[in-house]
Amino acid sequence: MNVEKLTCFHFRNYETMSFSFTPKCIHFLYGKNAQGKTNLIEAIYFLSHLRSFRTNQLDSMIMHGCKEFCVQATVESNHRKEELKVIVDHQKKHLFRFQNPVKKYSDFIGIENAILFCPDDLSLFTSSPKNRRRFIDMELMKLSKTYTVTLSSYQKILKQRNQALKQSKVDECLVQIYLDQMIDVQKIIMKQRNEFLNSLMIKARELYPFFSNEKEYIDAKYITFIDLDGDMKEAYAKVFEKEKKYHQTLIGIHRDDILFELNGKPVCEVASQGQKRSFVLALKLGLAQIIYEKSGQYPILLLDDVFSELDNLRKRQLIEKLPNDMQIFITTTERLNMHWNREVRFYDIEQGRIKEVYK
Ligand SMILES: Nc1ncnc2c1ncn2[C@@H]1O[C@H](COP(=O)(O)OP(=O)(O)OP(=O)(O)O)[C@@H](O)[C@H]1O
Repeated sequence: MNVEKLTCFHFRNYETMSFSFTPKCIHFLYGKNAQGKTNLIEAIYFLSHLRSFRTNQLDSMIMHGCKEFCVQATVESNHRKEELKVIVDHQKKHLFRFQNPVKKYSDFIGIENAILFCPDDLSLFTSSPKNRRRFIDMELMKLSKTYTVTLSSYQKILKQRNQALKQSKVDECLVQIYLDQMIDVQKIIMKQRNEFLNSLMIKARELYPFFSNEKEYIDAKYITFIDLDGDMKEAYAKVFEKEKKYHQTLIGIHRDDILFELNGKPVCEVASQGQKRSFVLALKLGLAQIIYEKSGQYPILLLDDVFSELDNLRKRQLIEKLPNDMQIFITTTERLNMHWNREVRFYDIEQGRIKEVYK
């Protein structure tokens, strides 16, 4: 998959920008601090996920003093062109495919499939379970439309059940009906999350040694309070009094977590920054392999500020590990004077403007 052309209008510090990129090529986006390198990557990411990796506030992406932004791309996917456009105004997203409005997010997310690695990703191990669930959910949503639909129906039922638990006199019968519905949906989601995590870890374990000099074993476990093969109703019966007291559903896939381990110990407790980076890189590239096997094409890879902490040997090792068919964008503040054994292009980014630099 490749972004062939990207257009930004009033997006962050890009007033109007339209630029064509080369398929299957590494694009080095060079610039001093605060010039718009990450903003450009954010625009590509936004078209893929319909959210930013930096903020939950849609408004903060609108250029200061403006009322809306637009991000548009021509994407090549399995030799077919896609025209994608998102306009954001008044906290709302308007989606278009070939200029036709798209109503459902599930019909848009993942058409342009991008994977990001950024320094903040290291917090995957230390941040809240919500972020780890989101990591899995976002990727599954891009891979499977059914997952998106199932997850959103779970969220709808969960909302209704919580609403029922909030009443001064709880209608236990109604709460039970919602629970029965939740259990069925939950089984499907848990199964898909588990399968996805297992296949991701198989790939990540193969890749990890390329980024780490040590012989280490990485693993990930899906943590849930519910036994998928056991009696789910019994698990809920045990916490029902507590649920009435706290007016909310206390167990379920909305509370599950993933425990990442290094040599059998939680990553958050034992891993160095370098080990965490190697782990995340292995996860992200493992993900790219899974996407390739499922769709026959690699996703677009966005590497934000990855190079700053790597020596030249590691930089080379990382680049050599990246599939030749993959279109890649790498932000950097240093001009790289190295020989690469594949097609690379260099761009200068300055105050929201981009220009290609010919060597
Ligand atoms: N909504 C906005 N409107 C206008 N400018 C914005 C907006 N949001 C951010 N900016 C500007 O964008 C610039 C930051 O761009 P970006 O985060 O892409 O930097 P960068 O080139 O990646 O820098 P670094 O190397 O420091 O990470 C800053 O100058 C910031 O003030």
